[in-house]
Amino acid sequence: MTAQILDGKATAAAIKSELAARVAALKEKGITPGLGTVLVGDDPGSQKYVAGKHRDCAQVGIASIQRELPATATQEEIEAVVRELNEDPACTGYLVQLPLPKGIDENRILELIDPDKDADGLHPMNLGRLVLGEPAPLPCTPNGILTLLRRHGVEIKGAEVVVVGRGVTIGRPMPLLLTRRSENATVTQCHTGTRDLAAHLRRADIIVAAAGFPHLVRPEDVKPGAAVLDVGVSRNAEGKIVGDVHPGVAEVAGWISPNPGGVGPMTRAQLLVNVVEAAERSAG
Ligand SMILES: Nc1nc(=O)c2c([nH]1)NC[C@@H]1CN(c3ccc(C(=O)N[C@@H](CCC(=O)O)C(=O)O)cc3)C=[N+]21
Repeated sequence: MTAQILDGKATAAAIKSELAARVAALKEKGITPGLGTVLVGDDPGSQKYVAGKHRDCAQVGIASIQRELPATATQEEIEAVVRELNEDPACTGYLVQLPLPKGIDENRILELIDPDKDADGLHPMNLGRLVLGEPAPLPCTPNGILTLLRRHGVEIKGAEVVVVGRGVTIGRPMPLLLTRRSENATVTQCHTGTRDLAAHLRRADIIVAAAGFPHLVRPEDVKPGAAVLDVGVSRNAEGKIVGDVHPGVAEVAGWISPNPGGVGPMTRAQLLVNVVEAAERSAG
């Protein structure tokens, strides 16, 4: 068997063209959505990701607001930029690119973001709203994964889903989305304390591999026909992306998300969705 591709690049392109129409409608009402990014330091990976987000914005007609600080920026200096974006009416949503330099209290910065402008959907208020079942911007990667599955017709309702990882951006919120009544999946969350990962993986209809451990999910541990989402981003000695899923899984799985070209572009598309929805809410 050779798995069908969960094509994140093409799906993200379709979402962006839908968003372009919504942005045009907002502009007719005199509202231009604007995405802000706060980039601290000069990590080439972070610079590349942020540049990609602004390229996406240009494609759909969202304005870009870019704030850059040196790696030596203090807690107070970063907080001042966050306060400024909270006040800036041109900025309808923004994010602070993670990770922040050592010595910076990341959580304190994230909590300072106006929850109504939280493009990542990771503000404690919005994670709380998600738990309570109230409308909120959704975490981009988990929501991107759901959208990718839905648009390829992969059944989520009733599925046994194994999420590997418990990081704040993906592993922790992913089960919150999957267990909503609208999704109705059954979720097992695995992590470094899991005794027998393979035993859990073998039962899964859907695997979300977000551990950041190269080739953690191996072909012999995947149920034939399962959908496998490769979220991990590690880099080998040549700087090439190495995912959490072993390439041999493509011979066993029914669906697989390539990496790159799978979950990454979907994350960026959902970020734009959050910005447009925030602007639509402010339009009333
Ligand atoms: N506040 C915050 N929000 C984030 O959403 C956030 C962050 N900080 N810090 C870093 C991670 C990483 N991340 C990616 C998004 C898209 C791709 C992406 O589009 N990747 C391309 C390939 C890019 C390449 O070749 O390097 C792909 O998968 O096809 C990758 C990684 C968002 N993050």
